[in-house]
Amino acid sequence: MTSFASVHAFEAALADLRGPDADAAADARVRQAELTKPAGSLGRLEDLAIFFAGWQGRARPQIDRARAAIFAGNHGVTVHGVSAFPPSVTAQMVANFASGGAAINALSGAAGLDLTVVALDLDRPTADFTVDAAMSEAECLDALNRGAAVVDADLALIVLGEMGIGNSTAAAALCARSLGGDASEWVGPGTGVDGHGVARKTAVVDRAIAFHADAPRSAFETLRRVGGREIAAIAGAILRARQLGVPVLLDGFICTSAIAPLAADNAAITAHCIAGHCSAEPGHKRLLDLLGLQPILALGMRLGEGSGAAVAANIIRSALAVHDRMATFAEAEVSASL
Ligand SMILES: Cc1cc2ncn([C@H]3O[C@H](COP(=O)(O)O)[C@@H](O)[C@H]3O)c2cc1C
Ligand SMILES: O=C(O)c1cccnc1
Repeated sequence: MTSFASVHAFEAALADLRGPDADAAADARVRQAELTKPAGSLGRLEDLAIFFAGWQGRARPQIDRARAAIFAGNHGVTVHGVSAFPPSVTAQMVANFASGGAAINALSGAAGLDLTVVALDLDRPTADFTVDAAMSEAECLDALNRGAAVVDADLALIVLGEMGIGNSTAAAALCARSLGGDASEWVGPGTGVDGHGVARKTAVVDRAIAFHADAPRSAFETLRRVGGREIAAIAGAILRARQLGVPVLLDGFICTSAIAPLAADNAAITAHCIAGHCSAEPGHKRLLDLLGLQPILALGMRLGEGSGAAVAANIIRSALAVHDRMATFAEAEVSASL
């Protein structure tokens, strides 16, 4: 099924976002106050349970089915030497995902997530976005729809991740074009390029921003011009998840960059999204701050693949477990106050 039949349909969906069930969230807040603990003592775990109650429309939310979806794409911008690894590693890592040997295989298993990997036309890298749009309209729309297709209505949670050599440069360009700021504020080492590499990446992002300066600033045009297939797929999955009321757990800098153009068009898009972690990639903290997202974890991870978000999914499971299983003061006959 095609979620977004046209660019117009995608834009209309982004303009018309529904919110959570405020009554269910309020009921969950009441339940938190009745559980056998001092008010607020479970901190962020309480907020997470209330968040899920709102999106599931019930005071005691559960996680039955949860999925990690990883999108892979190749990038024409790698001709400028912006990564510490060759583009061939993208397809090699997709093979590694298939045989179960990557970090996300272990981490999604540990978090009870099924794993879907979508390789997006790896033999057709995007165009070099310093001199062209990365994708045609049709290519970008296709990537958005392939992302949307992984979101099933019965998922309690979707973890999003990416694999694409060169994509930390695309992510920096997306952030700079969507949210402003100098390229140098968004560019970092990615897979581990040295200072010269970071300077090269910064120059590439500067050139890209200048090349596309006069083009429309819509989410679609920004994704199409300076994004990549896997990043557009993540954007499509985020928007489709919102249509279906499925909470999204975002991963690192690159994954989170997919929401930047959407948020520039409609800031409400972040309301069903949780930041799983704060990556060591320097632009990520800035991006999360501008989006108003507070990460669950900060473990110094800088991998991508949905890895940090998958670790954070365990925290969400813990939050829903205490919310559902604890006794109330009345049930346990514990004094609720002096
Ligand atoms: C073996 C390997 C596994 C990875 N898994 C995720 N990434 C991460 O690194 C890439 C982004 O960094 P850059 O822009 O510097 O290329 C993305 O593929 C990202 O997911 C990996 C990178 C490598 C080398
Ligand atoms: O934060 C990320 O998403 C990230 C950082 C470095 C390399 N790959 C991914």
